[in-house]
Amino acid sequence: METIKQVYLIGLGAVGSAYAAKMNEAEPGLVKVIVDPQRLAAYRQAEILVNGKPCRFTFVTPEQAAEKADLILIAVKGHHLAEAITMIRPFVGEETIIMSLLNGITSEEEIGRAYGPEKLLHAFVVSTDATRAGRSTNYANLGRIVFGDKDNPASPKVKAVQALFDRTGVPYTIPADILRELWWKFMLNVGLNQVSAVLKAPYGVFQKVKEARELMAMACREVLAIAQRIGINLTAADIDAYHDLIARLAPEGKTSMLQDVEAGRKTEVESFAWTVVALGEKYGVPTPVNACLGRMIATLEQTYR
Ligand SMILES: NC(=O)C1=CN([C@@H]2O[C@H](COP(=O)(O)OP(=O)(O)OC[C@H]3O[C@@H](n4cnc5c(N)ncnc54)[C@H](OP(=O)(O)O)[C@@H]3O)[C@@H](O)[C@H]2O)C=CC1
Ligand SMILES: CC(C)(CO)C(=O)C(=O)O
Repeated sequence: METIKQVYLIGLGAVGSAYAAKMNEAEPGLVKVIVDPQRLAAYRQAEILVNGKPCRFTFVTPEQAAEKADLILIAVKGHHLAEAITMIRPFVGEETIIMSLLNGITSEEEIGRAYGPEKLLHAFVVSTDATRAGRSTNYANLGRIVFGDKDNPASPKVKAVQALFDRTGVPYTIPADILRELWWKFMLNVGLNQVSAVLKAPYGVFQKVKEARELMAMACREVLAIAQRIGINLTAADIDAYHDLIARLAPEGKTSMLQDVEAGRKTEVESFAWTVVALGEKYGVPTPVNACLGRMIATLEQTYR
């Protein structure tokens, strides 16, 4: 594919709306949003704001699909991925590239099972502080999309998406080893998001309290053991380096999982603790810390008021 012209997004939340608004600011109407009929009705009535600016998105239901996408960005939460995978089907053509912006390491596998791994670029978002209340998203830092082709860092798919991001001003990085980077983010989320959700701890607690950092590292070390078992190049130094990253975050800032718990929403615990536990069973690596965190978060989800 030479130039990406038809861009579709499913998941107009904190991450999706921030990046879609950025691209549409550069090329109005570029990103169209895939929705079901209920969301179509609700979104048409709502004022959609990104950093206070009204955004006029074009919405398309799967039934209305009139063309194949050059690129589909998926930015739903983990528990809505299966539905999103079904909904994008009419937009997927021979040349379509699919990128999942979800946290965790399993979304690409699921999408690959439905549409073939050759359609995929692996991706995730880092360093964003986007938060959403209703249909209003705000961020001070948009962050960047880290993406790549796991088999060929300079593949034509990578070049096509790079050109799109260059022309629309989307910040990005293309690492040499996208799978390592994906696992690096997964290990951070497994430690930081889950411990912050259980302790109701914003980043400041991890900056100040050694025991909170130790809890986080205990959860991360189980991911590290699995990664090393399957040949992903993570090391103990990666866990130590998370502390420098957290030191730079706003002390009052909160992980997306803590925000979910505080808002009484379903969390992405399946993408974190329960994925670690399942991989631990598969590869013979003990995962008692994640088994415990998984049960604590499941309990929180069932006791929301
Ligand atoms: N927020 C953050 O800071 C970060 C988040 N991430 C990851 O990005 C992913 C998305 O997170 P985030 O943006 O925060 O989540 P949000 O909950 O803000 O957004 C998800 C959006 O998906 C929409 N959606 C769900 N199901 C469907 C469907 N069937 N059809 C169309 N739209 C659908 C929801 O619509 P509706 O609102 O109408 O229900 C919602 O707007 C997660 O995996 C998260 O872990 C990664 C880095 C940072
Ligand atoms: C890295 C971190 C913790 C903040 O962006 C995140 O990915 C999240 O909150 O889900």
